[in-house]
Amino acid sequence: MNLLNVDIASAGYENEKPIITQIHFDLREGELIGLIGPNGAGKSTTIKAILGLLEHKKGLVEFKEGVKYSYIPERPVFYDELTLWEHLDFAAAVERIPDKEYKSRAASLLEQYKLAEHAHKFPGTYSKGMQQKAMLILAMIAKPDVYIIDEPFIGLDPNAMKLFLESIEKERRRGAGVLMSTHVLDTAEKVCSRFLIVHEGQLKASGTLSEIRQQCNLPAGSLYACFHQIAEGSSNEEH
Ligand SMILES: Nc1ncnc2c1ncn2[C@@H]1O[C@H](COP(=O)(O)OP(=O)(O)OP(=O)(O)O)[C@@H](O)[C@H]1O
Repeated sequence: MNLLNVDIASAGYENEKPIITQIHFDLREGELIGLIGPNGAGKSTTIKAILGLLEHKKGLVEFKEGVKYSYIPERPVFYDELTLWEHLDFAAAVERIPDKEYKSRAASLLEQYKLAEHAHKFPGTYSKGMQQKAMLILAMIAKPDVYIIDEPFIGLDPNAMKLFLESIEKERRRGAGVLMSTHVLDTAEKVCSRFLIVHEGQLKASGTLSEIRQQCNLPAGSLYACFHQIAEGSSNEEH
């Protein structure tokens, strides 16, 4: 079975007022799926529906049995009274990761992401990029089978972005599947294996770049051109 099957007929925040309708896709091992769409298209709502955070949902979201997933929200969330190390301790306890294994993994991630010397501070006092990096480390510590990431690039400096992409690549080689919403289309075009383009709460195109191009009738179009055509009803080949 796939890591995740999504078959959402409709979902939203209020009864009988669906924000997204007919969102169907699956996530397989080692895949990175880019969830693309203009502001307000329904990307975060799709993610919330997958995570079971919406009361008003019709349809089915099915994770493969025993699959562990990590969610990285758009805006970092931390406990006010815990340092980053304490957050990591907490995550390790919840995930029942053996002490020695988790400590060496945490130390190596903190070193890579240049947060080692800040690990005993409260993440609430970090810069935006540092907070984003802390969220990534917390997600990775559990070695999940699936990552669900809502716009990871905000606030990351170029080195952190490269590091993040390398980490995701490594996780994919291990077999993890990733669903990532983003507005950074040139990066998404390079790194994602498949795309979901959502507009006005509906899935307007999905598949590999060449499948998306076919669906948009833009045989040589960039991801941006396809996105633009769907969002604005026209293509812009200059991008
Ligand atoms: N908590 C909420 N209650 C009611 N409506 C909401 C809520 N959150 C989002 N919406 C509405 O759902 C629609 C889709 O929003 P969503 O956050 O899913 O868009 P998005 O594609 O993630 O946008 P962005 O790129 O701006 O993050 C919008 O019209 C928004 O106003």
